[in-house]
Amino acid sequence: MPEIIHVMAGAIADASGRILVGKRPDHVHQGGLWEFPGGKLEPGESPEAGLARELAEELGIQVRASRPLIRVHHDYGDRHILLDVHRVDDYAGVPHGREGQPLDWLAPEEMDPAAFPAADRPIITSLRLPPLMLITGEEPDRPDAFLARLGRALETGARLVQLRAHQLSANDYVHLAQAACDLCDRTGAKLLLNRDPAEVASVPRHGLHLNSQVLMTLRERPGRSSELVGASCHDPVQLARAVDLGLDYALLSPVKPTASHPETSPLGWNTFAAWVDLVPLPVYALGGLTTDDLDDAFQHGAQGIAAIRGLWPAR
Ligand SMILES: Nc1nc2c([nH]c(=O)n2[C@H]2C[C@H](O)[C@@H](COP(=O)(O)OP(=O)(O)OP(=O)(O)O)O2)c(=O)[nH]1
Repeated sequence: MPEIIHVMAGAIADASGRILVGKRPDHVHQGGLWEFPGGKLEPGESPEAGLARELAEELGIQVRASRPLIRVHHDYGDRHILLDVHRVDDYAGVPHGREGQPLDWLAPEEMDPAAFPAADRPIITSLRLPPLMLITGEEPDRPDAFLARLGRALETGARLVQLRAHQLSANDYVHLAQAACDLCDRTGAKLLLNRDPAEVASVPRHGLHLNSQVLMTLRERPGRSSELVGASCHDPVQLARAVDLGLDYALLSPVKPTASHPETSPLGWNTFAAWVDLVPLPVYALGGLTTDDLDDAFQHGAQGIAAIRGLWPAR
C-alpha cells in the first residue's frame, strides 16, 4: 500500500457563494491547473490546524469558521492523495496570492472540471449541490394540494427535490413532474425524477434519481451528460457501482431507525463515515434524520441530509 498523502484544501466562499481558486505553478504536480488553496498536512497536525496554516501561508487569511465538505481519495499513479476539503465561510483578512499565484472567484456552476486536477471533480459537484435534499415521500393523493405543499417547501428554501411517487401511473407521474419542474424553475431549485429513465425520457427535469435495484442492473450512466444522476445505496458494493457508472452523487441509508423501514437495522454514523470515505462522491445521509442532524452529517463525511418527514412542510 503506497503512502497516502493527506492534503488539506479550503473551499472559501464569499457572500454570493463564489469560491476562491488559485492557479498551481507550472512546474509542480498538476501544474498550470486551478486548485482549491491548501497543501500537505504535517505530521502530528490536526486537519483544522493544517488548513489554517496552509491558508495563512498561501493567502494571508485567518480561518474563523469551517466545516468538512468532502474527502476524496485519488490515485494519480505516481502518488495517492487524500484531498480533505473544508468549506470556509468566515475568515479574517483579504486573500491575496502570497506565493505569486493568480487567484479568481468562481461560482461553482462556472467551474470547468477540465481546468482542475482530476481529483477535484467530486469537489466541484459537491459545491454545486446543496446540503439538503427534500424527498417527496408521501403519495400525492391530490396533485394540487401536493404541488401547493411543494411550493411552500421551495419558498422556505428547498433547493434540491427528489420527486418520489411510486404509486402514480406513468402518465400521472409525468404530469406531476411537469408541474413540479415549473415550480422548481421559478425558485432556481433542481428537480430529480425518481422513475424509470425510459418513462420520463422527454420530461423536463434537472436530473434522475435511481433506486438501488436499477443501479445494480445498469451497465452505463443513464440520462444526459449535462444532468445530475444519483442513486440510493445501502452498502459499499452499491456505492462502488455508483462510482463506476460515473454518477454524480449517492444517498446512503438508513443512518438511524426509520418508521418506514422498522425491520432494517440502522448503520449509525461511524459505519456511515467508514463507507463514505471509500467513495469519491458527495453522499447524502438518509434515514430518520432532520435538519438537527446536519452538523453530525458534515462531521461524518456527508454532503448533507436527505429526508422525507424531516423536510416536508406540514399540510
Ligand atoms: N491544494 C490542492 N492540492 C490539490 C488539489 N487537487 C489535487 O489533486 N491536489 C494535489 C496536488 C498535489 O499533489 C497535492 C498538494 O500538494 P502541494 O504540493 O500543493 O502541497 P504543499 O503546498 O504542502 O507544497 P510542498 O510541501 O510540496 O511544497 O494535492 C486541490 O484542489 N488543491
